[in-house]
Amino acid sequence: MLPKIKPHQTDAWEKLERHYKKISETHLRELFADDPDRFRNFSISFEDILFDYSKNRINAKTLSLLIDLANECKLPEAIEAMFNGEAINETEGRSVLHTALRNMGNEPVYALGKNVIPQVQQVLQQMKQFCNRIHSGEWTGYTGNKIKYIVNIGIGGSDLGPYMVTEALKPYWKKDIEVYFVSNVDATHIAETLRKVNPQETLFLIASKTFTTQETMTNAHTARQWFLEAAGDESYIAKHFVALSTNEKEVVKFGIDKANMFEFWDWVGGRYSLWSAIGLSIALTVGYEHFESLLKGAHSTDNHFRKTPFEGNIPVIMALIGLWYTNFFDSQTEAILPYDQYLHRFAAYFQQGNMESNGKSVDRKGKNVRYNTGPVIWGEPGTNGQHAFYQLIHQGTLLIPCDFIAPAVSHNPIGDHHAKLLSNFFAQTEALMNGKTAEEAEAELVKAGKSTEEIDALVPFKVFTGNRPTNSILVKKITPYTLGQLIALYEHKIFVQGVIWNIFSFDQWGVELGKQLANNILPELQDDKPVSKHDSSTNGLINAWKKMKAES
Ligand SMILES: O=P(O)(O)OC[C@H]1O[C@](O)(CO)[C@@H](O)[C@@H]1O
Repeated sequence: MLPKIKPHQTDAWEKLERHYKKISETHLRELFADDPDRFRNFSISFEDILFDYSKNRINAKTLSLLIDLANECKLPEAIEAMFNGEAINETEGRSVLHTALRNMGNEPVYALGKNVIPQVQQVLQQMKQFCNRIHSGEWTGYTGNKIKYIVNIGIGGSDLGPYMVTEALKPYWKKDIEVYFVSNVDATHIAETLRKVNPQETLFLIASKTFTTQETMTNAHTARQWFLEAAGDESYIAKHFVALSTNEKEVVKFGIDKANMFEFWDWVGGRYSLWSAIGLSIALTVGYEHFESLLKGAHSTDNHFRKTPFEGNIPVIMALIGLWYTNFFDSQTEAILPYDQYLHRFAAYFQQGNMESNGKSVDRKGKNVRYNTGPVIWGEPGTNGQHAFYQLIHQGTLLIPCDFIAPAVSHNPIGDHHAKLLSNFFAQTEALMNGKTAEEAEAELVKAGKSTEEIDALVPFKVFTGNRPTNSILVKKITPYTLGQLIALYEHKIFVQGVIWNIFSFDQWGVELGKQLANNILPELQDDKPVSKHDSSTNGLINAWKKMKAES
């Protein structure tokens, strides 16, 4: 059980409110001027990762009060409760043990009294053997051809993680494997994918924790039909369809042999499942040994998170700083900005990670919370983002804390690309921090030979207030291991925030209503009769659609 402490009723929260009044107007320029050792004092090295959080609107006092808040909210106990497999997902009565999936030791880990490590290791073995059979060519398609195409059919946590990771690890891809991800129920997604593959050489991974998700089952049935149209014989399905799921009954009902099912368990949340059998597309694409390195990297972060005092604990500090802005500066959004094209799905992945976990407004006692919880998460790789939305981050009215992530070494060391990329990475956080004063703007205009009138007119538009907070995460190189570390850092950040906000981070009841209503509406779309049982807007839209469809 997690403690049920209202964060805004703690001593630390009250002190933070008072502290906020004192420090909120202080400019980052001043904070740096006052402390020549600020970078050293506000950065943490963890193996090949450097986390610099010095460009945040905090001082030592802020940090110590935030750590007091974490302690008052019993974060240490909550961390142990998660790692020890207590049923901290209370609304579903489940343990939360994605950490056990990457626990490379042999020590037992219990989910509601049962040691899960033997089953974890057994599925890893199954995945390893399967990868070997596919890669060696021992496993062939129905015509005897090697498998060349992997198509993962899944959505949400059964798609975003493997998709993000396979993209991030493109330099490690097996030469003769191509991977595709189909998630959207929009037929375009599966249709466009099927155009790129052939039935003889394609392996479909039907990835669904529940094996009942409408989008995934619809796409899976379409793929099955497409396959059977070519193969002709249902017995060939066994060579081309495998399931990644917790639901054996539904898997068998779909027509996939039990032997071709890679199991995981209800104590793995969908958005935390890339470490489980859901990661099979990763292992098939980059090789099992790289998948194992990914797990090892995440495990090293788990140890860091569990054992490091909060002052030097990266996910805890990330979480506390985020919370500082969300709850005291009332900022509503955070950007994740990787300066690595391979990480182009990283922000999208943590959109689900954060927003499905901490997008809650009811506390652990079922009462409405009186403070902000999870922020809106978004982002795009640098430098593309710079030419799209950074204007607002630099000069807009919103305060948007940003995480800048970059590898020190590129997988593609061509010319001076990487130096140019990193010059932008360094420059942006410097610019966001320092801004540009009216005097500086004026001096520039004078130098450019502008008249006094022009200078007066232009200066207000050329001023950057600065004082816009950023974290910088510099990773030596994006490898399977460091990527595993990085993902786990963000996972634990989400956990810490959920604990302090006194919400349940591992359920997602908020996605249910839309699903229910779509299921109600679907039968109404099967005929031409006008509908009238909804509100006027929904009726109007459905009837307009029916008319357009009839006219087309
Ligand atoms: O793996 P499943 O059961 O198909 O679920 C897919 C996704 O649907 C959700 O339940 C809701 O969107 C996510 O939490 C989950 O990742």
